[in-house]
Amino acid sequence: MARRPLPRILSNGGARLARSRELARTASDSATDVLQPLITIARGLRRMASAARRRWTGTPRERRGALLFLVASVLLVVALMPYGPLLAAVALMAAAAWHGRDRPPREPEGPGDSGAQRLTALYEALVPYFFLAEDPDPLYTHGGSWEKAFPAYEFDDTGRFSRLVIHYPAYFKDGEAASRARIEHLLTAKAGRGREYHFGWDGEANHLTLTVLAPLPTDVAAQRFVTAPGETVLGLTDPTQVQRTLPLTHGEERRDVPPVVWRTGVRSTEPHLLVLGRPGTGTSTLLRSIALQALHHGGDLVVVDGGGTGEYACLTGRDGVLAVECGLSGAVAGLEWAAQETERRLIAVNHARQEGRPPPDDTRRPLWVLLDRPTAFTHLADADGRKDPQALLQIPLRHGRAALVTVVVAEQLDAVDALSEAVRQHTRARVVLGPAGADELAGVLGAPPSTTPGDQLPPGRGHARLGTGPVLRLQVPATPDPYDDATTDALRQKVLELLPPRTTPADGEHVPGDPGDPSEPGGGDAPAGPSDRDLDLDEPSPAGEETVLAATVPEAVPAAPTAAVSAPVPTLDGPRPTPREPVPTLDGPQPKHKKSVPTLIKP
Ligand SMILES: Nc1ncnc2c1ncn2[C@@H]1O[C@H](COP(=O)(O)OP(=O)(O)OP(=O)(O)O)[C@@H](O)[C@H]1O
Repeated sequence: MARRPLPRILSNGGARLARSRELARTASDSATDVLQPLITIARGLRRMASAARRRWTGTPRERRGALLFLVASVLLVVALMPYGPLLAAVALMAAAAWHGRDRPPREPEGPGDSGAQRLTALYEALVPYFFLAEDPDPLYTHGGSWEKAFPAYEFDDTGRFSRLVIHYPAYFKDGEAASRARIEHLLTAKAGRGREYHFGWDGEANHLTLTVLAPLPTDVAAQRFVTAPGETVLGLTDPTQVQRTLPLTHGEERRDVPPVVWRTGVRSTEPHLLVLGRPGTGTSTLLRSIALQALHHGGDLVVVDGGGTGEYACLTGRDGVLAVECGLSGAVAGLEWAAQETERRLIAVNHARQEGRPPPDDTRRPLWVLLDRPTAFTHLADADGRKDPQALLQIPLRHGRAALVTVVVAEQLDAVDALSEAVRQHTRARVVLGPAGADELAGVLGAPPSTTPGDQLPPGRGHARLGTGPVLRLQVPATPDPYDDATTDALRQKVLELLPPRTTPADGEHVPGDPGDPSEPGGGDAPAGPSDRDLDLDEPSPAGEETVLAATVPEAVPAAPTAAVSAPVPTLDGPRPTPREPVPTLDGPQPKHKKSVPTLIKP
C-alpha cells in the first residue's frame, strides 16, 4: 500500500514551532529593552507607594491628622506654583526611577541578636588572655567591643560558629604551645563541644582562624587503594591538609578522598611506624589494613601478635605471610629470623654494589615485620628470664630502610614506657588512635595537633604524623577481623576478597581452613579461628611443640625466606652460621627445603 504523506503541519510543524518560539522570545526581549525605563519607573512607584503605606500605618493615630494636613498643604502649594504640577510630575518620575533601579541583594548586616551575644561572650572570655594593663590602646578590655577583635565570623543553621577569625594583640605569645593550647581549649568550650575544630595560627598577621571540621567519613571500608608500590594508605584525612586525593569506593558510589599516604622503602624518611592507642580504638585494625596492602604490593609478612586474641588468624598460611606468631618462642624465632634476613639483604646489596651489579632479586621484595603489643612479650620474657623480643628489632629498625624491611609496632598508650629505646627512636611515622590528651599527643607525635578531638571518637579515628610533617586527622578504613562473629557479612567478604590465596603447604602441613571463605574447601564450616587462637600467652609452648602458623614461601621468591634456614647469614655484629648451616632457633635447627621455608618454629 502506498504511503500517504503526513499533513504538513505534522511533518515540518516542529521546526516551525521552534522558529516561532524563537521569534516570540526575541520580540519579548526587545520589548523588555524598550520598555525598561517604564518598567523601572513603575517598579519605583510601587516601592514608593508601599513605603508611603508603611509610613502611614506606622504613624500613631493622633499624628495622622497633622501628617495629612502637611501633605495637603504641600500639594496645594505645588498646584498654585507656576509649572508646579509639571515639576512635581518630573520629580516624582525621577524619584520613582531612582527607587525602581535594580539593586544587588543586600548583605545581611551584623550577626543578629544571638550571634552578637555569642561574640560578646567570647570576647569577654578572651579578655583575661589577651589583655595587658600597659597596653595604651587595648584590643581586648572588659566592656570593650568585639567588632575590631573578630573581623570575620560565620554561623551555621543552629546559630553556632562555623568559622571565626580572631585578631589578637602582637604581644600574645603565640609561639608557645602552652599559650596556644589555652586559647584553643577555651574556644572549643565556648564554640560548642561535640564538634572538631581546626585552629590556624597566623603569627605574622596576629590572626587565629577557627574552622569547624566536617566529620571524617567512617563508612569507607578496606579496598584496593590506587597507590604505587611502597605507598601505604593509613587512612583518610581533611582536604585542607593534603593535596592528593584517592578514588575510593563507598557502597555503590566512588568519591575522591584525601588520604594519609605513608611511603616506605629506600627513599623513605620515616621507614618504620609506631601506632598507639587505648584498647579498642582500632590499632589491630590498622595493622590488618597495612598487612593487606603490603601483601597486595608483593611484600612478605612476619606478624607477631602479643595481644594473643588471634586477630591476625585470617593471614595465616596466605601467600606472602611467612609467620603469624602468638607465643613467646615463636615471636623470638620470627624476629631473630627478621634480624638475620635484614643483615643478609644488606650484605648481599653491598656485595652487588661493590661488584657493580644491581641488587639481587631476593633483596627487592619488601619484608614487613608487624608487631601488635610487643610489650606483652617483654613482660613474659622478663618473668621467664628469656630474651626480650624487642631487642631483636634493633637491626631491622636501624638498617631496615636500605634492606626494604619495614617494622610496624602497635602498642597501647599506657605501655609506651615499656617500648624499647630502638622502637621509640626509629619509628618516625606515628599514629595515635582514640581519645588522647593534648600533652599525650604532643609527646607521641612531637607536635600538638592543630585540631581538637571530639568528645565521641569512632573506632579508627586519631591523628598521624609522618616525620616532621603536619599532624593530620586520621580515620582508618574499616578492616575488621573476618573471623570475628561481630563482623558484618559485607565487611567480612570485603576483607576476604583482599586476602591473597593460600600457599600450598609444604611437608604436608595443615593450613587451617578459612571460616566463611567459600573458596576454601570446608572453609565455611570450619570452626572459627585457626590454631593460633588456642595459644595461651601465659603458658609458652614447650620447645619443639610450638604450633606451626606459617609454613611456606611462594616459589616466585624463594631466596629471601629460604635464606633464613639454609643460606649463609653474614652479620653486622659478629660471626653467623656457616654456609649450609641452618640458623639456630630456640627450638633447634630447621630442616632444609628447596622452595619453601618449612617453619620458623619446628612443629
Ligand atoms: N577504622 C575502623 N572502622 C570501623 N570500625 C573499627 C575501626 N577500627 C576498629 N574498629 C572496630 O573497633 C573494635 C576494636 O578494634 P581493634 O580490635 O582493631 O582495636 P584494638 O585497638 O586493637 O583493640 P584491642 O587491643 O582491644 O584488640 C572492633 O570491633 C573493630 O571492628
